[in-house]
Order: sequence, then C-alpha cells, then structure tokens
Amino acid sequence: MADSVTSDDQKFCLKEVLATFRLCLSENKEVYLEHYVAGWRELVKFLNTLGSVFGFISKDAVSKVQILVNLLKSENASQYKTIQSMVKYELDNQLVDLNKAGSHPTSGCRTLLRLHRALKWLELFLDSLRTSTEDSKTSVLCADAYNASLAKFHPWVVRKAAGMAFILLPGRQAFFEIMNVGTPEQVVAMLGEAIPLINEVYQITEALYAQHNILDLP
Ligand SMILES: CCCCCCCC/C=C\CCCCCCCC(=O)N[C@@H](COP(=O)(O)O)[C@H](O)/C=C/CCCCCCCCCCCCC
Repeated sequence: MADSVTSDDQKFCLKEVLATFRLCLSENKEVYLEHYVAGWRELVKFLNTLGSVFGFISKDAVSKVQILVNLLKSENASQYKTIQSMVKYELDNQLVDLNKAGSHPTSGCRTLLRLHRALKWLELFLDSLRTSTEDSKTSVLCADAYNASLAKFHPWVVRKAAGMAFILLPGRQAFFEIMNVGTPEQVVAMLGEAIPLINEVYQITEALYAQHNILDLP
C-alpha cells in the first residue's frame, strides 16, 4: 500500500473497484480494512478526474481514507485487519467517542462510519447508472442517490454545496468513458457484478455497527 492516499496517479478503472470489493470479504464474512480502504482510494481517483468543483468532497474523502491508512500502518496495525477486529479493539480500549465529540476525533470506528454512509450513496448511484438510459441525467441520478442516503447526515450548507456540485457532473456517456471498461454494455455488466459486492460489504458493516450500537457516532 502506498504511504499517501494521493501518491498513486494511475487512471481510474471500474475493474479495480470490483477487484478490491471482491477482496474485502473473508471466508467468514469479515471485512478486510486494507481492501475496503483500497476501494475508496480507487473511487477517489474517479472523483479527482471531475475537477476542482469536487475538490471539497475529494478532500474530505482523502482525509478519512488517510486516517484509516495511518491506523493500518500504526503499531496496532494487527488490530485493524478487519472492520470487526477494529470495532472490538477500539471499543474494548475506550478509543471511540460514543456520545459527544471528545478525545478520539479520528477513531477508526467514527471515520469508517462516514465512509460507510457514503457507500450506501455509491451503491444507489451505481445502481441508477446501471439502469439508466441514454437521456438520463447523471446530476439527477446522483442527487436522488444522495438525498436517499448521505444527505440526512449532512448539515444544510454541505447539502447545498453538494447539490451545486452535482449540477456540474459530466453526462452519462462521459461517465461511462471515465469508468474505463469498454462499451456501455460492458460497463453495465460490470456494474451488475460490483453492486451486489458493495451491498454485501455495506450490509455486514451496518449489522456490525447496529449490534454495537455505534451507528450514530459523533
Ligand atoms: C464507479 C464510478 C462512478 C462513481 C464514482 C464515484 C466516486 C466517488 C468517490 C468518493 C465519494 C465521496 C465520498 C464522500 C465521503 C463523505 C463522508 C462524509 O459524509 N463527510 C462529512 C461528515 O464528516 P465529519 O465532518 O463528520 O468528519 C463531511 O462533512 C463532508 C464533507 C464533504 C461533502 C460530502 C458530500 C458527499 C456527496 C456524495 C458524493 C458525490 C460524488 C459525486 C461524484 C460522482
């Protein structure tokens, strides 16, 4: 794994996203943090192709990914092998602010929760792209997915800024080209493979956080 989130500048490829989410799940359905983070690093590459209007989103995603990368490289790295081991380790050792922001603003649990919420947006957005038609507007698909997921966790000012950025998204055809997979049919087929994997990772994480009552970490 590269040291910095922004250090590798290869072209985005949807196939890589598929590969990383495929690697995320262990045989007993634990989620490997290293591959989860790798999936987000790949997605950030896509975001970075969209220009400076999306810079505030990319910056936030990069900083959260970097927090997790640092934990994966820390002296306690072995505790961060899976999301399950991370949750157990941080909760057992009181390393998470549970009710109000305090001395652990960069805990793995809190940081991953923000990306986890964004993963639902991604799943909804990719699914709407998969079933979209040539005249579908990516800005509308993206806004609908955002409003049905992440928006409820964001204050008005963030929702407003996100809504304005969505208007500047490239069209569907440009989107499919950036995915770097091939024909639209091939993109749709690959999305059809990626979405169930993303959904499975999301559901496992959601159930884990619900079980520990940490779905609302400040
Ligand atoms: C397969 C190719 C097609 C899709 C590729 C999409 C690539 C997207 C890559 C990254 C998505 C952005 C992830 C954003 C994480 C946001 C986490 C978050 O909710 N952070 C907020 C709360 O954090 P704390 O303050 O509690 O630490 C933070 O306030 C947010 C700030 C930035 C605004 C986030 C807006 C998110 C909009 C959804 C993503 C839109 C991307 C559009 C590109 C297609």
